[in-house]
Amino acid sequence: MSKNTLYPIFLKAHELNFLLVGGGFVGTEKLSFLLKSSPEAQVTVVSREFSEDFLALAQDVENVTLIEDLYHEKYLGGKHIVIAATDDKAVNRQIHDDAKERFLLVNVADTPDLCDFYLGGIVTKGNLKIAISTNGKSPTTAKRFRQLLEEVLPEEVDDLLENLNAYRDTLKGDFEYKVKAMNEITGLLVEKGKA
Ligand SMILES: C[C@@]1(CC(=O)O)c2cc3[nH]c(cc4nc(cc5[nH]c(cc(n2)[C@H]1CCC(=O)O)[C@@](C)(CC(=O)O)[C@@H]5CCC(=O)O)C(CC(=O)O)=C4CCC(=O)O)c(CCC(=O)O)c3CC(=O)O
Ligand SMILES: NC(=O)C1=CN([C@@H]2O[C@H](COP(=O)(O)OP(=O)(O)OC[C@H]3O[C@@H](n4cnc5c(N)ncnc54)[C@H](O)[C@@H]3O)[C@@H](O)[C@H]2O)C=CC1
Repeated sequence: MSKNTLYPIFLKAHELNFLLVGGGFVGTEKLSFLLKSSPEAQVTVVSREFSEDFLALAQDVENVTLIEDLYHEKYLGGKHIVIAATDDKAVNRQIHDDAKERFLLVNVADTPDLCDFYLGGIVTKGNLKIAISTNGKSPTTAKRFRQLLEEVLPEEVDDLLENLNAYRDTLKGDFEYKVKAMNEITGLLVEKGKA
């Protein structure tokens, strides 16, 4: 069994500049999940041509800029994160190499070995966000777990978070005291036999 050493982080996508190359089937899938979680993500998309589905998703989104062109390294300027989703392996590799040269984080959708990070299945319930990865082994399983959790997690988990946040704000005392109080009140969540 291969080791799972991935480290998930939660990006403020609206404060980062993304470059997506490829406005076809996979580009549509990647952008739709990015926008589902982060509707204000700043994304520039460069593609030789855009599919109808892609245009339907992206052309009216203010924070998404479409550029009809072949990939060129100049498009990496000012970007933090790059996603390569063309159907040309050589172009995808070029994007990867150019991005690495600039120390940018890069995802090559069709080649896990060339990814600095994977996009995951994402569940959002208000302030709660859960990201799911299968270490690249089975994206469809990540999707299934996402669907399962979307169904079983009640919308009320967000009320719980809001209430706990309000309680936290009422706590007087030093840091140590607050940690203790928050641990006590949330302890019920993990106590066996209690829901
Ligand atoms: C490594 C990774 C890199 C990356 O793209 O980041 C990657 C790679 C590949 N995906 C492929 C195919 C499919 N991907 C999906 C779906 C999703 N793929 C996503 C992520 C990832 N996909 C990363 C790993 C995530 C992890 O660690 O688990 C999700 C979770 C997130 C997202 O896309 O935003 C999103 C579900 C979101 C949701 O529903 O919530 C479906 C299912 C469907 O669409 O119904 C299929 C078709 C079925 C199949 O082939 O399995 C192929 C084969 C291509 C080929 O054969 O040509 C490769 C390449 C390879 O594995 O070699
Ligand atoms: N990670 C994933 O979730 C999946 C990955 N794939 C893989 O992803 C790749 C892309 O497949 P699709 O999106 O289905 O192809 P597609 O043909 O629908 O889209 C490719 C897009 O790339 C653009 N393009 C091609 N060369 C370009 C260049 N030099 N500069 C700018 N844009 C360029 C095309 O205009 C087109 O819009 C395939 O290699 C496929 O195996 C496929 C399914 C799922």
